[in-house]
Amino acid sequence: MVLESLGVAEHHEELSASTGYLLRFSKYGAVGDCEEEEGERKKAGYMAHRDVNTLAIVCQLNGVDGLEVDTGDGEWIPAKPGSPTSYFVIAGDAFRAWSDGRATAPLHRGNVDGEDTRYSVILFSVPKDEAVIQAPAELVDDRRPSLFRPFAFGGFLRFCVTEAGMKAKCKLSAYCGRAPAAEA
Ligand SMILES: O=C(O)CCC(=O)C(=O)O
Ligand SMILES: [Fe+2]
Repeated sequence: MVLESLGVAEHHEELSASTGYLLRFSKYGAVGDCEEEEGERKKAGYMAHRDVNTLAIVCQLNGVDGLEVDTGDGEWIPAKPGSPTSYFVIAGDAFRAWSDGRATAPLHRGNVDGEDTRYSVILFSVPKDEAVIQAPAELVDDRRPSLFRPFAFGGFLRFCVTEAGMKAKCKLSAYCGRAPAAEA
C-alpha cells in the first residue's frame, strides 16, 4: 500500500526479496511501589529513538497505551489506536532513505505510567545486511537529486553503534546524507 501510494508498486517484489522479518513481543511492566527512585515512581517504557529498519507494525495487545510520537518540533503526541484491533505503522531510516525522504522516520518513545503492564507485538521488516538501500529512479531526477548516498544496510547498522553513530542526532544523515548534515 505504501509503495502504491508513492507510485512505485512494481518495486515491491525486489524490495521484499531483500527484506527479512523479526517478530518481537514486548512487555513494559507495571512498576511496583518498591521501585521508587528519589520518591518518584519509576516509569516503564523505552527511550526516544528512530527505528533503523524499513517498517514496524506495532499492535498493542491489552489496551494499555504508551507509544508517543515526536511531531518534529519537540512536541510529543500520544498514539491512540482507533480500535482494539488497530495497529501503528512506523517508518524507519531504511524506508526514509529508500523513499528519498518522502517517508519520515519519526522519533518515538514509550511512556508507560507504571500502573498497568503494557504488552505489544511488533513486526519489523529489516533489510538484509548486504541489501543496498537506494531510492528507485522514479523517485529522483535532476531537479530532485537524491538526499542520501546508496548504502549497504549492514554498514549503516554497524555505524549506528560507533561513537559517532551514537552521538548523531540523525544517524541516517550523518551516515549517508548528501547535504551538509545540519540535522546530523
Ligand atoms: O511497543 C511499542 O509500542 C513500540 C516499540 C518500539 O518502538 C520498538 O521496539 O522499536
Ligand atoms: Fe521503535
